[in-house]
Amino acid sequence: MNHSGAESDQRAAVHVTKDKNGIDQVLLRNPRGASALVSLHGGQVLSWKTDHDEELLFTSSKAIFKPPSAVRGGISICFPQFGTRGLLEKHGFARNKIWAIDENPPPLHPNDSNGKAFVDLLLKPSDEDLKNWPHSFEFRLRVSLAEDGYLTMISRIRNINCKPFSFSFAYRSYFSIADISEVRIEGLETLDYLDNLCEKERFTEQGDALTFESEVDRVYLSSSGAIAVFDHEKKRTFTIRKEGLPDVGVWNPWEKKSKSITDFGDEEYKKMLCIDGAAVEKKITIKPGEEWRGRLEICVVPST
Ligand SMILES: O=P(O)(O)OC[C@H]1O[C@@H](O)[C@H](O)[C@@H](O)[C@@H]1O
Repeated sequence: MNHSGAESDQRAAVHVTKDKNGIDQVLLRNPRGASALVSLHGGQVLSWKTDHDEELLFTSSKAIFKPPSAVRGGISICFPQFGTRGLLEKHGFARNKIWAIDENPPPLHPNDSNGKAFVDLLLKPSDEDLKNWPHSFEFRLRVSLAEDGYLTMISRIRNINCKPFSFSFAYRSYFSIADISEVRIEGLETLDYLDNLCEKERFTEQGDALTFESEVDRVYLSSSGAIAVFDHEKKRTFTIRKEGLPDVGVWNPWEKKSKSITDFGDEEYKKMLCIDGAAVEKKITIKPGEEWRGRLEICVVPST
């Protein structure tokens, strides 16, 4: 198979199956038994599990697995728009589309393949998409699972138009947490952020670490280092590293907003936190023939 790999280690595995709506899903498994499940619906990562079968991503018990709506949870692709910052549907159309397995992707660096179980997906705009957003592109997504359980997503977006186009982007990532009131994020302190709850007004983060006691809907700007999510109750810490993605979306709907989201349980806000590697404030512009790349790497380590 060219489209998916388990290179340099025969025990890493990639299996394609169908979900109950007939949509292909790709199961990546590393030699130690960690796994990730990628759906062609939205190119979305639906599950990421440790070698102890512990789920690391949140998916709502009310999630709808039928296109065109994106599944509430996992890691989805917001492209070519983030949120309502534009005329397209919220968070753009990519997350609602059926992607294809990319049989023959342009090569990536050997480090992005060796020892990893991975799959390459491809999205091209339909005629309908081109009516709403008249820019021809090829969007290649690689999702890979390393031997140490790291999950990596690499997006390559190529302009195959005859004029430049601009877009925003995010990996909307729903982390599974024990209790939103108890988690702490480090890596965002002192950064400016745009607050969606205050008409996108700009503020500066003052605290040493970010904690949660009410609805949060922000985009932190120009973060260069890693971001860590400490979950003491689950005794684990997520570390998020990114390239080509200056911004970080942080979202939790809290109690009141949760009740207005049909595919989300009233109490589920306690168990999830979205931290999105993103490019939002300054749109990415690519010229004809040019390619943009955005990389997200997430790892989880036990903590005390
Ligand atoms: O329900 P969606 O489309 O997945 O979006 C979830 C939330 O995502 C946030 O980023 C938006 O600022 C919110 O307005 C939105 O409610």
